[in-house]
Amino acid sequence: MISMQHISLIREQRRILDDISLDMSAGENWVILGRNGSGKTTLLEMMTGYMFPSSGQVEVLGQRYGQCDIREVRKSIGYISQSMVERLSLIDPVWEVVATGAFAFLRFYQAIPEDVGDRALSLLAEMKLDYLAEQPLGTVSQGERKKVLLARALMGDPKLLIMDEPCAGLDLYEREKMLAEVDRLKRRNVMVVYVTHHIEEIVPLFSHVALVREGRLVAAGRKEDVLTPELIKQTYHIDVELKWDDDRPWIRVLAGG
Ligand SMILES: Nc1ncnc2c1ncn2[C@@H]1O[C@H](COP(=O)(O)OP(=O)(O)OP(=O)(O)O)[C@@H](O)[C@H]1O
Repeated sequence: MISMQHISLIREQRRILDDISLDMSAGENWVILGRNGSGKTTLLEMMTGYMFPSSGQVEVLGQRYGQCDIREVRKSIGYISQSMVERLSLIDPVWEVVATGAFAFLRFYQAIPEDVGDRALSLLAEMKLDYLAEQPLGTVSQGERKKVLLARALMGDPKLLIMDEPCAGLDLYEREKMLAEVDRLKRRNVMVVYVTHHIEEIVPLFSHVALVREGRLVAAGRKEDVLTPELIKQTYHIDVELKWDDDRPWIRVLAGG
């Protein structure tokens, strides 16, 4: 579903991505981990076609970027990121914000078709957010807002859902609620690619992990093979111990690590 071959990106004489090759197949759900500035968001931007590599090839959902209409491919991609939040109108009611996801528009300037509105309401109800439907987006809590964005991304029935730190800024309770929604995505026919700073956010939905350091791939593969203290040390320069609990990894930094 996603194939990146020998991707490099050079900006202002800096090598931001360096010869990354990554294959993500149907049935897999991926987490990308790496320190600040290691290139995670840049990788996501390449998957969504908002950035192009200086060299290498990107193929998403069977379409090779550079040889296809990326706007068409994007109709099958849901993208949740901070920059997306900033582009939404805070005065629009939540149900409308969700509904606009059906057409990949930021706002509607005409009446929203009734069936689209109904679908938005039923997605909100599925996430137990129906009580927010009429509230302006700007008045809902951070945690609610993240779930609203998820509902919005699902409106277009994406084949690929890309999430950039969707739990950033959430308290423990809100984060677990959001993660429960993320884990529930396994009931849908969608591949998830998820960037986070927190290893404990790797809920059972996720099968694969890629570790990135300074624009290079440290490791990529099944989570049990990649989430090892050795590879985490290579990525973060920290000694850790890792425990699995119900198919979810928890990390402990070792003294002096
Ligand atoms: N358009 C650009 N021009 C120049 N440098 C850029 C550009 N886009 C990204 N960078 C640089 O590329 C590096 C990787 O950025 P990126 O946002 O992908 O990292 P990240 O791993 O997502 O970081 P974080 O975890 O802090 O969000 C950073 O050093 C950033 O400053």
